[in-house]
Parts: sequence; C-alpha cells; structure tokens
Amino acid sequence: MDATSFSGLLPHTDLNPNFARSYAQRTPLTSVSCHSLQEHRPSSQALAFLSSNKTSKRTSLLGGSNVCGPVQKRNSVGKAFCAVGLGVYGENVIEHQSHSHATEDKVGVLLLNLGGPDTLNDVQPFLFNLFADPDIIRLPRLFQCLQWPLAKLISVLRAPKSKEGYASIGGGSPLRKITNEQADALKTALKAKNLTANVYVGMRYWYPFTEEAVQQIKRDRITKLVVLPLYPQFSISTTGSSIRVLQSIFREDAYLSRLPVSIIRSWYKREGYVISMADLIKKEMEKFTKPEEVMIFFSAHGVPVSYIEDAGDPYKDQMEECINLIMQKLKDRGINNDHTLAYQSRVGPVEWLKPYTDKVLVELGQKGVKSLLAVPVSFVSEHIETLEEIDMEYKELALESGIENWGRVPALNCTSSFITDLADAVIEALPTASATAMSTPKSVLEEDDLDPVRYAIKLFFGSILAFVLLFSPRMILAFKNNLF
Ligand SMILES: C=CC1=C(C)c2cc3[nH]c(cc4nc(cc5[nH]c(cc1n2)c(C)c5CCC(=O)O)C(CCC(=O)O)=C4C)c(C)c3C=C
Ligand SMILES: [Fe+2]
Repeated sequence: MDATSFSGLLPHTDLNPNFARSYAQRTPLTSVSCHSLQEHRPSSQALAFLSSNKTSKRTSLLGGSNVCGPVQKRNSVGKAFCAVGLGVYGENVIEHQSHSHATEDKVGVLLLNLGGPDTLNDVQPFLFNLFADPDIIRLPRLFQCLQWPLAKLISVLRAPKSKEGYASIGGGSPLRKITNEQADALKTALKAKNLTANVYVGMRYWYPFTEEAVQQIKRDRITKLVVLPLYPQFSISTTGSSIRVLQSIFREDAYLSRLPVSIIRSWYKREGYVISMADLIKKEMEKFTKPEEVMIFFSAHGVPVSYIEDAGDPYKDQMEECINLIMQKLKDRGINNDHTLAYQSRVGPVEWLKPYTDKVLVELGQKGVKSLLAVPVSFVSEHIETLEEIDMEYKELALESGIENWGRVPALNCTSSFITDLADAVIEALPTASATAMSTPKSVLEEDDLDPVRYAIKLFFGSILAFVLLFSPRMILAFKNNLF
C-alpha cells in the first residue's frame, strides 16, 4: 500500500522522478476544482468554494506533456504552526510540524470516487465536469483558456451516445448507490475492529461532490482524516485529479490545513484485495463447463499513452503488476490458465494505451479461443463500463468473433473480504500526531500569467490555434468515427 501522512498537504510520490518534479511543483498549489463547480453545484457551496478559487493556469497537451502550474501561492502552514525542521520532497522544501490534540480524536475516512449521472438529464452536465478537468483533457498552455468551451462542445456532442449507454443500464449510474453502500460497510468493518469513524463519500464529477464531503468533515470537527480513493491503481486522471481538488480546498482553509491527513494513493498490492479478486475469478471460472480452457481477460480502463510516456503516470506499470499479483495468487491455487490484459473505453483522437479491448477480443476469437472470462480491473464498483460496455458491447463482439462461452467477473462492490481489507488499510494509514507540510517556491510563471497584455495575446493566438485544432482532419475524423 502506498500511503502518505501529512498535515494539510498532499504530496504525490507514485510518479516517476522526472514527472514527480514537475507534478509535485504544480500539484500542491493547483486550483482547478471550481471549474466544474461553477455550472453544476448548489450556489451556496459554489460561492463558498469560488471565494477560495484562484485563476488556474496549466501547461499540457491534449494527451501530451504537462509541465507547469497554475497561479501558485506559498503555503504558510509551516509558519503559522511551530515548524520544527526542514526536509526535502522533490524540489520542494518541507517544513515539519507537530500537532497535539487536547481533545479525543474524531476519525474521518474520505472515500474518493468518480461519480456518475443519477438521471439522463444529468449526463451532459456530468460530462462537462469531466471534460473541464485539466487532468482529463490536457490542453497545451496556449489553449487553456479554451478548456470550458471545449468541455461544453465535447460534452454536448458526446451526450447522446452516453445517454444511450446510461439508458440501457436503467437510466443513470449506479455509482452513487454502490459507493454509499461501500461507505456504510466500511464504517461497520472499522467498528468491528474497534475504530469508530465517520465515512464520507466525495465524488469528482457529480454529487456528492468532494467539496460537499469536505464541508461535512469540517462541520463534524474531524481531527484525523484518512483519504482512500476507490481506485486500486494510481492515475493522474483519477486519484491524481481528486487529490488535486482536495489540495486546492485544504490549502485555503485554516482548519483543514492543520488537519492530520493520510492519503492511500494506491492499494492494488494489498493481499486482501488480490485475494478478493482471485476468489471472484475462481468462482466465475467454475461456472464454465471446461474451466481449464478459459482465457482470463483483464480489461482495464485506458488512458492516453502520453500520460504514461510524457507525464509519468504510473498507471500502466501498476496495472501490469496488479495483474501479475492476481495471476500469481491463482497459480498458488493450481489455476494456470492463459491470461491477457487490454484497455477499454478510449475517447477522442489521441493514442490510448494498447492493446485495445475490442481489437483483442476479435483477434482471440479468430485464433480459436472458445471460452473467455472478462475481468474488469481498474475499478471496484459496477458502472457503465462494466454493465454496458463489457456486458453488452464487448460480449456481442466476442460472440460474433467466434468466442462461444462468455463470462464476466462482477466488480468487488461490497465483497466482505475486500471491505475488511479496506478497513485494515485505513487503520494502517491513520495519521500520526506529527505531520509534514510542504511549501513550494512561487512559480516564475505566475507574474507572466497575471499580465493582462500577455494574457490577451495568448488568448488571441490560443483561439486561432484552437480553431485550427478543432477543424483539423484528425479532430473531424475523431468526431466522424464516434470517438467523442
Ligand atoms: C481507473 C478508472 C478510470 C480511468 C483511468 C479513467 C480515465 C478517463 N476516463 C475518460 C472519459 C470518460 N470516463 C467516463 C466514465 C467513467 N470513467 C471511469 C473510470 C476511469 N476513467 C468510470 C468508473 C466511469 C463511469 C462512471 C459511471 O457513471 O458509471 C465517461 C462517461 C461515460 C461515457 O460517456 O463513456 C467518460 C467520457 C477519460 C478521457 C479518461 C482519461 C484521460
Ligand atoms: Fe473514464
């Protein structure tokens, strides 16, 4: 398990050294979450958060590299509260601080998740929030002012296709319900281990938003917080994005910036998780007439290749390691079936992690594979991509391609061994009384970005470039091929 304890700050160390430097520099100070707040949040909350919002500036590519930060501010926590030492994290100076709590600790666990539309009317605004996230559509610096218009355009264009998908699984995402059930189950599991804790749910793109959960944490006067993203593997686009939202909230708030916090950034290596996955796979394999002939087909949510190659996202490495651990666990139980890993759900005109699930299914069918067990592996709840994409689209494609026997491993949801292991993870990660804070040097880009003349010039050239980009053959082809 990869966890960090600190007080009011959120460093990332999952990243490769090159990226860690640039990402750590921008991450603690990025203020982006309010992009999505402005359109689709209750106004009182929006106001509360907007009041702490700063202009966000980023540099990246649509699936390209990301090297600079937004308006950056020195974190003053270390000065306000008895700094007792200095350390170094990446290129940042860390000020260590101590905390002592006179009153009894009140433990909170914050589950971070993606969120999904509750109804078909929510689909377009949900998609807007998703595409307005600079960790999902990574625009070059010059194009950043176009993040919202682009998000609006893409969300409107994609909404009909997404709505069809959500309509076919009952008219909305099951994520909110399942995540709430996981939260309740985790609270019970913690209680059984003698830890009384409040468990909160914070979604990145739909209700209940992370910001709402944090407000509740404040109201409840939580004194120790464990942040547990419900993604086993770390990706910039999932856990990274949610953590960045938390950072922007925490650094602006006196109470939160003093709160001892632990973040469990990835947990795919945990024995309990690996065993739970192996158990589910074994159980599902036994439903086949000839289990020994079944191809175990891991299907993970993809990310653009540039996240891995340019931005240093550890997602692919962690995914491969995760699959090896699960297969090893199956081998220990005498299960030696063939297995493969492919990536699904690509969006847009850039190259995504390969091999693509749809292509591999066709190839396996052509090669004579007759029995296949699909295993969704990047997410722990049922959601549109298991219920619609795998169960409907991929199943149909596999059967058309010559595969005769199809099975799918259910998502972990509230599987008790899994929830018990999450409870152990929380207990192991409980922040200690002493924690660290990090201050980052003010970026040289800050003054640059605040200069109105420079900003107007960038906006002008950015608009021209955006126009060229939008009507480039690649974009037009992507729209034609239904990739958005
Ligand atoms: C580990 C899991 C996920 C990664 C990595 C991820 C990256 C990623 N996703 C998109 C675009 C979309 N994702 C959508 C839904 C969606 N994504 C995940 C998980 C990961 N995404 C989940 C669990 C869900 C489903 C939520 C639900 O309502 O059930 C959607 C909307 C659905 C659709 O229209 O297909 C989009 C769009 C990108 C671009 C990306 C990486 C850059
Ligand atoms: Fe996604």
